[in-house]
Amino acid sequence: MAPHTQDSTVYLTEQEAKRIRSTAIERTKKCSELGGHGREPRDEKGAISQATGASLMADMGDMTMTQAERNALPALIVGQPYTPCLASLHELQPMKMADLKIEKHHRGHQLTVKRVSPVVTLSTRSWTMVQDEAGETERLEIALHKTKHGKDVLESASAFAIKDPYFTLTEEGEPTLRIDHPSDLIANPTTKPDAQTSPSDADSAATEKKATALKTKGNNALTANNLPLAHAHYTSALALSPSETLTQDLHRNRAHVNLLLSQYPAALADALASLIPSPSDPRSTELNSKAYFRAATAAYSLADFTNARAHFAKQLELMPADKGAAANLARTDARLREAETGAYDFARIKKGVAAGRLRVDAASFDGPTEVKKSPGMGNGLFATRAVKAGEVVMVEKAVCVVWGFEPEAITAVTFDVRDERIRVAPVGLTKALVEKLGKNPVEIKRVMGLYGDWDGAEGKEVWETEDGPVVDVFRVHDIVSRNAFGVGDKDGRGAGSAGLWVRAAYINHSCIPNTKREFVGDLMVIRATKDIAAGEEIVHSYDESGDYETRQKALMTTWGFECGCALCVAEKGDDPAVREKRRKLVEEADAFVQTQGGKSLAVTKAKRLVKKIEETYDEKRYKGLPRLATRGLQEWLAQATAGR
Ligand SMILES: C[S@@+](CC[C@H](N)C(=O)[O-])C[C@H]1O[C@@H](n2cnc3c(N)ncnc32)[C@H](O)[C@@H]1O
Repeated sequence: MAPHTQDSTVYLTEQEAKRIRSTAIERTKKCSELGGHGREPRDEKGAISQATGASLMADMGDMTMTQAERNALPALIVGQPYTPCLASLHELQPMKMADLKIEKHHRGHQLTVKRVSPVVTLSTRSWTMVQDEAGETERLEIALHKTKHGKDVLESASAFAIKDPYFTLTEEGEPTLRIDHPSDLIANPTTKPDAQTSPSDADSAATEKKATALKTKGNNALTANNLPLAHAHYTSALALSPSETLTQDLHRNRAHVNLLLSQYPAALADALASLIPSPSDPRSTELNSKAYFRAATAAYSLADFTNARAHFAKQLELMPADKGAAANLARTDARLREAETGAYDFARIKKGVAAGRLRVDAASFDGPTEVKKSPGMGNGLFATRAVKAGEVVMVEKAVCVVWGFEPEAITAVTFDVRDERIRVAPVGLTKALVEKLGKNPVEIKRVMGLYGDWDGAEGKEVWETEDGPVVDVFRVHDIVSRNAFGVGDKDGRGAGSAGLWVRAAYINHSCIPNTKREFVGDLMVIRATKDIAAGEEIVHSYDESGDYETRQKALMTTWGFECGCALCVAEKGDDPAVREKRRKLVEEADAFVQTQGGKSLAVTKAKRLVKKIEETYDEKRYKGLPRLATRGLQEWLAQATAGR
């Protein structure tokens, strides 16, 4: 991830880095030594009291922590990817805990367990003790993706089915069942009712009564704001296949709950399934207008403004006096205009951002761009027509963004076992994105199309099973690492804010860019900084450091490539002594910029410094290339002399 400012720079002590590295290496070694060994049975009482004690300690932990401990970043070991289970639960063979083998993915199997201890909630994982039907007890851990709808998944239920159980070791070397992919754990698994039986009249009446009772329970749960429970009741009622009217009511209610849970495709499908087909039905006007409103809101949230418009228009047709529907239609038209023409009311958007509405109400504009192969760089974004300097090339709303001030903004130190590098990663963004994709499977394919080091299940593109969406968290982690951007902490966003913009992620880096990225809330605006010819690749700078070594190091560590642009070639050819002299002058220049106001004496000194830095560049080799090291001073000079 490219930091927007220096705010995500984290300095690890040599000792901390060593500890993280050796923990990871030790664990990998132990896993391979014990790999394939059978599981040692646990003492039930001891296991439960271990979890109870740890849970108490974790709860008290925050109170007893020192400031340094509180500020310390959590450490995560990454880089041992495996695919999530791609089968539905009913296709998997039941297994017992007694048959678990260490460091093994028990593919094709499922393990049914119940929770028998409190849950230990830590910043990047949570764990508990579970028991299978034979009464065997084992530790169950969820790494990072431990919450759903704001609740700890392990705490949200007492019974679970684990798909393709993975039995491994914790970082401390303790055996554990481990869940990395949220879709590998099913809370409160249910057996589906047999759809083949044709009910008698008496059965139908009983079914209707049962479904009505479940609907009431769902409504009560909704009133109590227990959305997952309301959803579960409506779903159970629908599974009974009650009368047409009741089915429509249940879909309409569940559409509302799905909207509140941000499950937009499901909300859209439910809203449309709730429509009463006959206009002569006296309830149809009011209820269908409600259904169209829900369908339109879901489509709008999915940025499907064409469908949103159609549904708001239907709502207005049924209720012509509804001012809200008219306003929503106008709002949707504004989004369609933005997407079509790129004409944004930035003053309105900036006003909203200043008032704290950082996730802005705006559409994305692809502009005159197309994704194409870029030799040596994978894919890239190209101009489909000539673009003038200063023109907006494209605008994109983030598929997911986490602001630094939000509790979700977890930054962690990761140790990647593939290249043994330590990085600082926006794991909060990965977590939020996995949760968002889990609710909106239509987005999964678009995000998974991005470049990452791990491309998952050998080309098998399974995004959904009968149990719900499947999101490969390792792919998301790698995609975030190579495609997310830091946003900086302006507008009260908080340090460590980061997001993912899917189309803009196709833009490659150049140290001599032709565009610049700006952020307005969660909108990324790509503006041309020079004229761009039709067919030319659009490039921006992932790292703007003027110093060659600093820039190359950042590009290699974060993005995994060595830049071969003309400027880097020229800088690489510099005598190291000249580079060092330039670096020292830049330090002097930075200190100068920090301490000076716009005084005229300072302007003379700044100009002298610019000249000195320019002298470190070889005229011939740098012909036509920018002198990045002078940039800070040039910007200062431009401000200091503005209006003179
Ligand atoms: C944000 S993605 C850019 C789009 C990417 N090329 C793709 O195929 O989707 C960043 C990745 O693109 C590649 N990349 C970007 N700029 C590059 C450059 N100047 N030279 C070599 N590789 C580059 C690197 O693999 C980097 O990790």
